[in-house]
Amino acid sequence: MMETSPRKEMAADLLRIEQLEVDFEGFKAIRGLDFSLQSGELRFLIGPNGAGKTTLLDVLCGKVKPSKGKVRFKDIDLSKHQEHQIAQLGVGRKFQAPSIFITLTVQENLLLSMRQKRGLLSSLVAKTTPEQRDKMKYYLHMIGLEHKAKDKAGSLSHGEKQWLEIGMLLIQEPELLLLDEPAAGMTDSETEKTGELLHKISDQQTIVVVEHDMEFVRQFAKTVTVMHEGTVLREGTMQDIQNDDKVAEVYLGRRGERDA
Ligand SMILES: Nc1ncnc2c1ncn2[C@@H]1O[C@H](COP(=O)(O)OP(=O)(O)OP(=O)(O)O)[C@@H](O)[C@H]1O
Repeated sequence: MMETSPRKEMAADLLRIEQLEVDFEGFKAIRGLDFSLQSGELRFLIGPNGAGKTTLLDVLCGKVKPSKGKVRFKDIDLSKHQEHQIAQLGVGRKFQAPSIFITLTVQENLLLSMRQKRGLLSSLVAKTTPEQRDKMKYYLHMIGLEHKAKDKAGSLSHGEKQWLEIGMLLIQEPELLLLDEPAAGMTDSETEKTGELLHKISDQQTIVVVEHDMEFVRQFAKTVTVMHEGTVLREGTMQDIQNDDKVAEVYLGRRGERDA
């Protein structure tokens, strides 16, 4: 076994889930799941269809309430909070359905997201402070859309729209970012850029990515958690996971990945 450094041992978990259970009218989508994350991690969550990955993200953002177990984010019990409160506590979730305003520019979309507490109109007409301008520039650069700042969001490619959405989440500066298949439907070069973006983000924020594209996971994952039937089957580096027979049996093998 690898020795953990003293610094790592001392680092408190950003997220700690113990014996989580989610019950959908008698069907346990999550059963006895333990999971923890430290600040600054980029964690990929994989597993066969129905393993409970989306349900886990739903619990983390407060969309689904657990029937049992503990969910602690920075030592706050998330099960006692509503979805909007959890967002304010610093958990940002990107859903697959787009939530950008296509008739507004890239910049305006970011601005709206930054000034979320105001109404739509007052957000757009309010004067931008130098700090806000700097923040906007910073995130525009991060998502690689500086040159499209004044373009209508509706004119962006699929990949660019996804990055804009990620930017809209980032500009709210959540501590934990939850992404569901961020590279789905992207071209190869967009997929590559998305992987690089995830690494850039993880310099400052903690990210959990649910992903089906194994090539993407192989290329960009640091630590992978494999879920199966509502619980964690294995956790480790992609290499550990790829060499694990049980994982191959329930997941990789099923898709013929090992023979590829
Ligand atoms: N609202 C619900 N009511 C009843 N069953 C549900 C509900 N949501 C999810 N399930 C079931 O819970 C199980 C876990 O679903 P979940 O979507 O979390 O899996 P997943 O790992 O994200 O799968 P996929 O990779 O296919 O997206 C599945 O069997 C699913 O049918």
